[in-house]
Amino acid sequence: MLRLDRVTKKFGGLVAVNNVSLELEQGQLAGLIGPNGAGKTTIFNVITGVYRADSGKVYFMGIDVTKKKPHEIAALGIARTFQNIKLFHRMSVLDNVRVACHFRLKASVFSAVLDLPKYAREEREMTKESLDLLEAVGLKQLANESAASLPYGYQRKLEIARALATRPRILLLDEPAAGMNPEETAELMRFIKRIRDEFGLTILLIEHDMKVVMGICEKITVLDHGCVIAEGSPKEIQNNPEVIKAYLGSGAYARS
Ligand SMILES: Nc1ncnc2c1ncn2[C@@H]1O[C@H](COP(=O)(O)OP(=O)(O)OP(=O)(O)O)[C@@H](O)[C@H]1O
Repeated sequence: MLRLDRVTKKFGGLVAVNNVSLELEQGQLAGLIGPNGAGKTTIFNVITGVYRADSGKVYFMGIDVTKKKPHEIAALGIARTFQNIKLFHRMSVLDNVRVACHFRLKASVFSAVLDLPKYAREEREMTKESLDLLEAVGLKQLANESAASLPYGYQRKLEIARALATRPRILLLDEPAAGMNPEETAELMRFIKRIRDEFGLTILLIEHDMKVVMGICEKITVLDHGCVIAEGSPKEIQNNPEVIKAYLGSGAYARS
């Protein structure tokens, strides 16, 4: 589904992502973890075309997307959420999702201005689809509230609903559990699994909350200083000395 082949991304003298190779199978729920500054978000930015890799390739369903622009990559079927939630705060919950549906609108600006039947029909369809998505994430009854008025956990779900409105094949989630309490986190874990199954998604998530990562990810890739230092099942990762060292420092060896 997704393949990174020896991707490197530098910022001046800093090698943020160093020769990283990564593969995601269709339907997989995978995790990308590592200490702060390891290069995780930079990898998301390279996959989504926000940054261009200095070397290496990114393939999505066999297509080389390394040099494609963010909107082209989104149109192919890769959607994401952000570490700091990025919603249109003053718009309603419903409009936040409708905006993302518009991304697929076929009618021209001309027909929108003249309110031609084709445009009106597409608008109605998109409103229905947006409401269906809100129902799927449990926010339908809040459709007319402003996005800013939602509790934090709901804002995260709204961001995911908006990503789903682009009808992605792959969903990249950047720290979905950040700022959530344990109850919200437990619900989020069930939610992520459910949308993976319901929407037939492949999911890659960055997460610092180990309970989330170990609880739902089938495969985990660990980065440290831009390099992949381990890859495997949650169990393999938990017991990997390189991973323990990266998280706890080299003193962890002496103590363990
Ligand atoms: N636009 C940029 N310009 C310069 N340096 C950057 C830029 N983006 C990221 N970096 C640097 O690249 C390195 C990797 O950053 P990145 O945000 O990918 O790490 P991360 O693993 O996502 O960290 P965190 O868990 O703290 O979010 C860091 O040293 C960071 O300061």
